[in-house]
Amino acid sequence: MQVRDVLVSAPGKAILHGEHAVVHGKVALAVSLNLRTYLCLKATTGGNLCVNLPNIDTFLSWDLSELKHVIPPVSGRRDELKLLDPDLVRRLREFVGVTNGNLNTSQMATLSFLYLYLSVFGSGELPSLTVSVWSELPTGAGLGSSAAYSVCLAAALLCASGAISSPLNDWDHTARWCQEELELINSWAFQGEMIIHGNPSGVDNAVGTWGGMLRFLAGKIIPLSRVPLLRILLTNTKVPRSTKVLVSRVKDKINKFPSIMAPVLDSVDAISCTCEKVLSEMTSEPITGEHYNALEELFDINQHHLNVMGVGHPALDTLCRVTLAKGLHSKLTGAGGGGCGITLLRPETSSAVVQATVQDLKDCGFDCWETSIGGPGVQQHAPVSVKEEILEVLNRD
Ligand SMILES: Nc1ncnc2c1ncn2[C@@H]1O[C@H](COP(=O)(O)OP(=O)(O)OP(=O)(O)O)[C@@H](O)[C@H]1O
Ligand SMILES: C[C@@](O)(CCO)CC(=O)[O-]
Ligand SMILES: [Mg+2]
Repeated sequence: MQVRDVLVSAPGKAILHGEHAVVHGKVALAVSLNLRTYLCLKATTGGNLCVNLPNIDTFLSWDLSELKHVIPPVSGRRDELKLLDPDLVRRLREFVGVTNGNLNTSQMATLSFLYLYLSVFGSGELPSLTVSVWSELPTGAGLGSSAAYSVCLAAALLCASGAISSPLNDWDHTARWCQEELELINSWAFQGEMIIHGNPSGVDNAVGTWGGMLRFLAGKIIPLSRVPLLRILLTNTKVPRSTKVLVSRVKDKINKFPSIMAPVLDSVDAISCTCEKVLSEMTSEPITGEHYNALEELFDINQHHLNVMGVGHPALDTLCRVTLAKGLHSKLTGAGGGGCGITLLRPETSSAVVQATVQDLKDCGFDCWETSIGGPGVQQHAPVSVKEEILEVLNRD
């Protein structure tokens, strides 16, 4: 079976408020970053499936005749994408050599890739192809790298199979899919996230798919079109952590102390709603210092709640302390337990203050950069629209 070559990208994300609480049915506010994951899918003729994941040092190849035996006998095209096919997951775990325990970085990425590949192509002839992925995002640091990866996989595999169109024409350098196709990409990306996260809310893959700022509640996605331009400083504490482990840690705490944790989750929900209200006011009336004071206080309160949930880390405490010494307010973003934090910069925050803060954070051993937010969701690219150094990595054998 011959498939079309595809080049796609999807953005990472920062969660302003609602991480973890969103897994338990509360509101989250999330925004895309201008840091992206790129995926290049190429049809080949060798009868192999190859995957190159240089960010995580994973380069694998399988014979298609071997892979065919992994497909469950009663596997067909599945329309219900809220649950994984347990039989396919079990067979794949055996195939990649994990029978129990938590998957490592490489196994998670491999399993989600093979799961999506076999789900998309399993009911027909398996195509010979090579998939290469390169990301500007740090892996496993709270910026939605798993979701950007899953969204790229879903878009590229569905597009290569012909299940969705190829929106790129001869005169555009980038193109986006229509709403219905984006919904399909998002639901397949959610399957990839389920393999990596265990029990994802779906907020990260929604941002990777649609981009911009979103309000997310129990699978319902509302794009926020009128939002002020926020200046955000991103800090990576470089403390490794796993979203899957942290999500299950919070769940255990909720099960152990339901009456204590329920009000905390309700309060985070109220923080997200209050933040949304403040952001909306900032677009409909003149922005004042009071708006920023409120946004900063919401960061502080939420950071305390996240510590109560057990997803803080001494490195994140250091981030909050060092930035507060410069009058700036921070919180963790994503799953916590290390990884990244966000610091709100006020319009009047001078570049001298930003530079001094960045230096102090670097002195703590952290990576730190001012970033713009609101990057577009998943896109198809013509090669000319992708930076040469990225293309070079994607095309390396
Ligand atoms: N560029 C990439 N190439 C291959 N696999 C990746 C890539 N980026 C992420 N992954 C997969 O996603 C996993 C990290 O997912 P995880 O959910 O723990 O972190 P995150 O998505 O960066 O943070 P968060 O979920 O808190 O936003 C990695 O272990 C790997 O399996
Ligand atoms: C921790 C979490 O809320 C956000 C991870 O970016 C998990 C999820 O929503 O799936
Ligand atoms: Mg993730």
